[in-house]
Amino acid sequence: METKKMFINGQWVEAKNGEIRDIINPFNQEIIAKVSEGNEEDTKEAIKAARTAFDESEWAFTPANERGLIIQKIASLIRRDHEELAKLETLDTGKTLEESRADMEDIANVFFYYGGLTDKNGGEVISSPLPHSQSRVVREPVGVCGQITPWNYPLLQASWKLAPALAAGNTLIMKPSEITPLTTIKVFELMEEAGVPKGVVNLVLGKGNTVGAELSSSTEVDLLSFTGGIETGKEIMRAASSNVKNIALELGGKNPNIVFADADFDTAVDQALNAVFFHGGQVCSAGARLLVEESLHDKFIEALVEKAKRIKLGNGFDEGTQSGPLISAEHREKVESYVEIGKEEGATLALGGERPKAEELQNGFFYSPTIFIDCTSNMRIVQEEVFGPVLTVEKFSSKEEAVKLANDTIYGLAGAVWSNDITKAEYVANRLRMGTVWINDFHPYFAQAPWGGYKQSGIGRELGHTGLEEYTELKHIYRNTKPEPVGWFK
Ligand SMILES: NC(=O)c1ccc[n+]([C@@H]2O[C@H](COP(=O)([O-])OP(=O)(O)OC[C@H]3O[C@@H](n4cnc5c(N)ncnc54)[C@H](O)[C@@H]3O)[C@@H](O)[C@H]2O)c1
Ligand SMILES: C[N+](C)(C)CC=O
Repeated sequence: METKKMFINGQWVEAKNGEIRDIINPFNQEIIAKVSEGNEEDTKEAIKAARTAFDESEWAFTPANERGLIIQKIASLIRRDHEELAKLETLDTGKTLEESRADMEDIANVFFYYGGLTDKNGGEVISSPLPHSQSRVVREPVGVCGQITPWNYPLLQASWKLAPALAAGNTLIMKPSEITPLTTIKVFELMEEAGVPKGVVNLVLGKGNTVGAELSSSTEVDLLSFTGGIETGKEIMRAASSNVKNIALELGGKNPNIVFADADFDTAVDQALNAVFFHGGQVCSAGARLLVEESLHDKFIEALVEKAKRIKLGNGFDEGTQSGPLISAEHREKVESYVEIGKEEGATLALGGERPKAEELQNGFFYSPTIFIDCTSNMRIVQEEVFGPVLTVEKFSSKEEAVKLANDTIYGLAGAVWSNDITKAEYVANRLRMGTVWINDFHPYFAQAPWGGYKQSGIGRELGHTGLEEYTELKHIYRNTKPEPVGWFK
């Protein structure tokens, strides 16, 4: 099996220390690839390449529409290789092929969107209050960007960083999750094919505490954009203080899904399932915290449990599989430990709470859909991100109580409200302290709208025009059109 390499300064290179990592299929634990495992030395070299490309090449001054054409070429190449990329993502993450195909469509759309936005970000003319002057604000690239991504949506999260960083004229070093690097490696091949100049995009593979830590602490990196867990985010903030670098953080969530008794019953049940169990609950915005109006509670839970029992776990490549395995043995143990915590805290198991017994699932990291009822807001199982197929259910009896419970969290990524009374739904939506609120829906996100979190779910916004602005610095340029002595110091 040929070892996949890193991309530094326009060259495909092995790790300096020759280390190699096996990449594992979480469905059956087979080795699907071998990749170079870089460390701090490789990262320093990549940072130097990105620094030189930013400071000494013309990339940042390339006409914006030309950069836009390159980004749109990348989008077209992603569309061309859509099926290959989707299969790689399913092999690497275990998610269903249908999900991976949808991800690849979204990813191509992100590149098309930012390719189109590139030359529409020129800045503004200011009405100067001073005579004989011209005043303008321009948006310039931040410089060298470090980008660190997680394993749950490997290429999707990478695309939200790569496309806007290039659009704004930055150079970058990307570090994907060490356990799911395959689609990111492939997209670096496509960026090379699309003609991105040497040194502008660099890929270093390896662990968080080596490659990631070097990117976060380096004084040669101007911006660090991170998607991942809250504790890693805090560590990155500390490391980024080395040179007061710009940071963008997309962290976790414990997202409330609020169902009123007047919601459309069948739709709300179906979508509550999808909200939490899609991709085995390994979604930052998973609706892992269900809040149901008291009068509806028992009927809703009965229907939910019935449907959740029938979720078909299996190989992401098989027709009919609705959910794949969890990403790793270690992650499944974390989920299991949370289920034990829930039981100890007094929550009642209405479904699951164990590994599935089917013979064909025994080599994968599967965990059964799990539902806890009788939950209260002070429980750790309700407050902390499990990042697996575990739902907690609480009751409420008024819209005010629903809002209070939903906001009782350190997180603020996303939430949803279900009701046919639009005034009530709007009341709730306007009071949720979250970056995204869905009314009578769950999960939609797209390139045109910002994504990110309130509170400890992060700093900044990806996607939309704000996602591009994150990769720019603002500069005010003031010109005196009739310079003459001030005469202050006679
Ligand atoms: N807000 C969002 O849009 C969003 C999207 C996807 C995932 N997430 C979050 O990501 C988390 C799951 O992903 P994960 O388990 O890969 O997260 P993680 O924090 O363990 O790892 C994320 C990335 O950070 C790297 N890393 C680890 N330690 C580091 C360090 N000390 N310095 C620098 N980098 C380091 C990892 O190698 C990986 O590439 C969940 O909390 C989920 O909610 C958030
Ligand atoms: C942001 N999203 C929903 C695509 C992935 C979160 O894990």
